[in-house]
Amino acid sequence: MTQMRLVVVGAGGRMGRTVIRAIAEAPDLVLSAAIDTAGADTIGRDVGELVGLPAFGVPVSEDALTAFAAAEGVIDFTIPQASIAYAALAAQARIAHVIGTTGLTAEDEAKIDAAARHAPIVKSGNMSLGVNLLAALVKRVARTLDEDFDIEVVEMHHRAKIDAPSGTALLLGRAAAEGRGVDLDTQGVFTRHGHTGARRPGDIGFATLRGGTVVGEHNVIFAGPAERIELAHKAEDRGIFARGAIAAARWARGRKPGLYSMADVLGLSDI
Ligand SMILES: NC(=O)C1=CN([C@@H]2O[C@H](COP(=O)(O)OP(=O)(O)OC[C@H]3O[C@@H](n4cnc5c(N)ncnc54)[C@H](OP(=O)(O)O)[C@@H]3O)[C@@H](O)[C@H]2O)C=CC1
Ligand SMILES: O=C(O)C1=N[C@H](C(=O)O)C[C@H](O)C1
Repeated sequence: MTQMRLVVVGAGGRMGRTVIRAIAEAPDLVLSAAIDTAGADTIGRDVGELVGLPAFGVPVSEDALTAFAAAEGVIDFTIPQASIAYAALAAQARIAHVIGTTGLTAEDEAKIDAAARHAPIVKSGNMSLGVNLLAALVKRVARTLDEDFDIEVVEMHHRAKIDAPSGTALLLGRAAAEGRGVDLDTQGVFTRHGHTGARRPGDIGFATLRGGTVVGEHNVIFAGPAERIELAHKAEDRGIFARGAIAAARWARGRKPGLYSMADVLGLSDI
C-alpha cells in the first residue's frame, strides 16, 4: 500500500507538534500539509523547524481546503469551533478525520454527526490505549456494583487546559453511567460548593484539578460501605495520544462514512 498522506491541523499546538513528530517516525505515513490558525506566527515556517527536526520542505499553511483535497486523512487537536469547520471540509473532500479536540457542546456534536454521513470520523476524548481500556473496565465494574457504591471521577491536568471536566473524565463518566444503566445527563454532578446537602444516591460526581505541567491523570472511585475500588490512568507523555490518533487514521483509511470511537479502532467495543 502507498504511504498515507496526512494533514495535521493545529500544527503549532502541544498536540499538533507531537503528532507531526510521530508521523515523521512512521515509514508508512507522509505529512502532506500542516495547518495552523490564519495569521499565526507559525505560518510559512518549515514544519521540521517548528518541531525541532531537520527541514521537511513543508511550510505551515492556512489553506486547509487545498491541503485536504490532496490528502487521505486529517488529524485534529484544536478547538471546538475549528474542529467543526474541519469536519465539514473533510466531509467535502471525503477524507478520514481524527478528532481529539475536547470541550464540544451538544450542538457541536450534532454538526460532527452530520459530517460523518459523508466521511469516516474517529472522535474520542482520549486517544490512548490505556484510557480506552480503563473505560471498558469502568463500565464492567459499574455493571457489577449497585448504588451502594458511589462513583466519583477525579482528573488533573496542566495549567493551560481550557475545558473542564476533561474529555476523558466525561468518557469515563459515560462508561460508568452506561455500565450502571443510568443517564449521565441526569446523574452527573459537575460542581459542589457551599451547603450542598448529602450526596444523592446514584449520582456520578466529577472533580477537576488544574496545575503545573501534568499531562493528564484520571481516577474513577467506587466508594462503598467500608471499602473503595479505584481505577486510575496516568499519562506521562503526549506521545500516547499521538500514537492513538495515528492508529485511528490508519484504521479509518478507505472506511465507509460514519462516526467511530477509539473503542472501535482498538476492538474494545464488545468488552
Ligand atoms: N483526545 C485526546 O487524546 C487528547 C485531546 N486533547 C485535546 O486537544 C485539544 C488541543 O490540545 P493542545 O494541543 O494541548 O492545545 P494547544 O492550545 O496547544 O493547541 C491547539 C492548537 O490549535 C490551533 N488552532 C486554533 N484554531 C485553529 C484553526 N482554526 N485552525 C488551525 N489551528 C487552530 C491553536 O493555534 P493558536 O493558539 O494560534 O490559536 C493551537 O496551536 C484540546 O481540546 C485538548 O483537550 C489533548 C490531548 C489528548
Ligand atoms: O488538554 C489536554 O492536555 C488533554 N485533554 C484530553 C482531555 O480533555 O481529556 C486528553 C488528555 O487527558 C490531555
